[in-house]
Amino acid sequence: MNAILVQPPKSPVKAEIKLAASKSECNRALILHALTHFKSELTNISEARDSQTMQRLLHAQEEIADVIDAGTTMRFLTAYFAITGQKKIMTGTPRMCERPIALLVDALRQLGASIEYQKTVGYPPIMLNGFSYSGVNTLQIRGDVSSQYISALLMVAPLLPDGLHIELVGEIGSRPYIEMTIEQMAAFGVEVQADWTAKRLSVSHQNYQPQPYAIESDWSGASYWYSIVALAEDAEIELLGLKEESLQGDSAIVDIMEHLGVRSTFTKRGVLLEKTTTAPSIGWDFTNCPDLAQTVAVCCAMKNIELSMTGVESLKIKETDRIFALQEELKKLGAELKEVETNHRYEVTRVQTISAETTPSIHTYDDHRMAMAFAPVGMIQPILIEEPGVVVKSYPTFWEHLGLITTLEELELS
Ligand SMILES: O=C(O)C1=C[C@@H](OP(=O)(O)O)[C@@H](O)[C@H](O)C1
Ligand SMILES: C=C(OP(=O)(O)O)C(=O)O
Repeated sequence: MNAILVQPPKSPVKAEIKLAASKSECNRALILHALTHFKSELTNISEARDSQTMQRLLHAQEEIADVIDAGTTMRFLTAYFAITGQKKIMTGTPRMCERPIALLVDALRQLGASIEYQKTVGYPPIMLNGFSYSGVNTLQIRGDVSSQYISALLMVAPLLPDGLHIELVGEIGSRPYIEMTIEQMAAFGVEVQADWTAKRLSVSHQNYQPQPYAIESDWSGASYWYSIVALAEDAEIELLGLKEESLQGDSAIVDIMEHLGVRSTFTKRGVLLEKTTTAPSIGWDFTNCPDLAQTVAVCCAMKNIELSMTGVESLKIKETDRIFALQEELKKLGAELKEVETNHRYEVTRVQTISAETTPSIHTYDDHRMAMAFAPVGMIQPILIEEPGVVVKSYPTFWEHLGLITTLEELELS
């Protein structure tokens, strides 16, 4: 087994990091570009495997579309291929075939898509067999499972002869990602009427207009650098390509990290991170930014800041069950993540100190965010990250960038 040993930096950390582009923004831009018949001009296309896969599959002639482990690629392409009547088999890794897709399939079927499950009802692989418009123009869909189904439906909605009204049922999770979709659709000339109080999104029949579109750097990827600054003894890092007015909800990391000891100053090139004072405890609702939960949990555990987390239910159906993965791996840092209320409130607390000489070996569960959330621990004590290659999903140059500020060693473990 492969692993990377991250060692504490020997001198104060001072660096400029050219972050990877956001795979979320990029995967929407790629679908919208396809819906302008590939006539748009995208810049700063993400190197993330999820986006490279999206790009490849949009042009591939083969019937089998293997998305690997990319949720947005699976959900957005399913809607795109279904509504444009393309015959495809959508599949992915064994984990992808455990991630639910029923809500999206049901919605697309109501609109007139012919879709069959190939193995387990409700999960990939699925076979798309063409589209015959049903005339349905109003759908109801739960908002608390994955916003990706809603983004997927929104992007194809203007192609439908009568447009589409989407009524969201129950709580709405990951709403900033739906807003990102709406903003990006607007950039390509399509308007969505969003009434968040009535939980209703309406799109009339419209045509996308080809546009030049530049993809922003990735705020989820930025979160690991915030954690590095929070944990390092002395650090100042400028993250390039980020904007204060971002489409990405994970820019919430700016506010969260104010409590964990990182001050942000926006510059012409991005954002400068500097150390500041910390709070003794913090409570955060991750409903709008679920991808930040691992970063914040690990950072709090290491800084001995009590963390109360809500809005983390969706973590169980992501690249791995992230609640379970965090519980297992935080133990190796002497910390505990436990559910304290049945209404899904969790707490992270430090229960024992571990010697700075011990080197915990962190299992990454095929989850890029497990690797990147635990790597900053190396600012304080040596830590081994197993199967470090998982970072390619969203941030392929993560280790190269980390190597700019500290010593990394590649190891082959037995
Ligand atoms: O639309 C998107 O780009 C994403 C939405 C979120 O998923 P859910 O809507 O399933 O929470 C997020 O976790 C994922 O990394 C990217
Ligand atoms: C959940 C994630 O991605 P996806 O759902 O697109 O696989 C993620 O990147 O953390």
